Amino acid sequence: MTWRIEADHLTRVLPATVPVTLVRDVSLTVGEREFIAITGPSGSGKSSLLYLLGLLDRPTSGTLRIDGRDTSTLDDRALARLRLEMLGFVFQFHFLLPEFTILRNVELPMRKAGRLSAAAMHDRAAALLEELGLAGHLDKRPDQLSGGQRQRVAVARALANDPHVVLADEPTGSLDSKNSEQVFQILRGLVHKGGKTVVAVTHDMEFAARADRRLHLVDGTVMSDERAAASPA
Ligand SMILES: Nc1ncnc2c1ncn2[C@@H]1O[C@H](COP(=O)(O)OP(=O)(O)OP(=O)(O)O)[C@@H](O)[C@H]1O
Repeated sequence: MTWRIEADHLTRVLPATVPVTLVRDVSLTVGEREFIAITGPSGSGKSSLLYLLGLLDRPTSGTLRIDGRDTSTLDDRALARLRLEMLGFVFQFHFLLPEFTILRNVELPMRKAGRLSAAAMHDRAAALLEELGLAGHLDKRPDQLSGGQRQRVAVARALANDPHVVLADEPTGSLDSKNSEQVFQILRGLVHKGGKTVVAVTHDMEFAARADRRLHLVDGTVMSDERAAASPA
């Protein structure tokens, strides 16, 4: 199945006495198998744009289409369903639930989607965690893991419902260079081996330089949108 996310003149203004424009007139298309880094100075609207693309926020004006469907016509419930089925999220701070084992944390999005039996959810969560090198840790709680391990759990959780797109906000922002490299390679593998699309907001220039496409934002606007000449396999 092919899909596309199309942003057409997206603008997001925060209403206030002096309104703040977070995202200004952004038009772009995100397609299959893309590895995109969103860069830009602090406060340039990177996270705000990611939240719009991830259906976590709604634009003030402009349209966001997914598979040709205008998302402004969807109510919150339909948006939540689309998000659950199509998108996975990884944040700088993992937001794992501290009281649950990592296995349970990865099962949670599957429970929400309500498609699989308990046994199938367990097996899928275990398989994802094993693929990410966490086989021996399934019954541990997040605070028993290192920062790099926790971020890999967050990636496993993002993949739980087999999304088309993984949206990541500073996925390596709280990691040392070794763990950053590992998370980068995992995200790149999701695209080049797994056929997914990854859109990552990053301040990490080494990360951005090795993405296949770079969107550079300034003051909420896309200043440049460049693609690498050839994507390494
Ligand atoms: N809830 C809010 N209230 C007021 N201002 C906000 C709010 N959320 C974001 N902003 C402002 O909107 C602008 C864009 O924020 P955003 O977080 O999208 O930028 P960013 O490029 O991701 O920044 P950073 O790299 O520092 O994370 C910033 O100037 C920020 O201060």
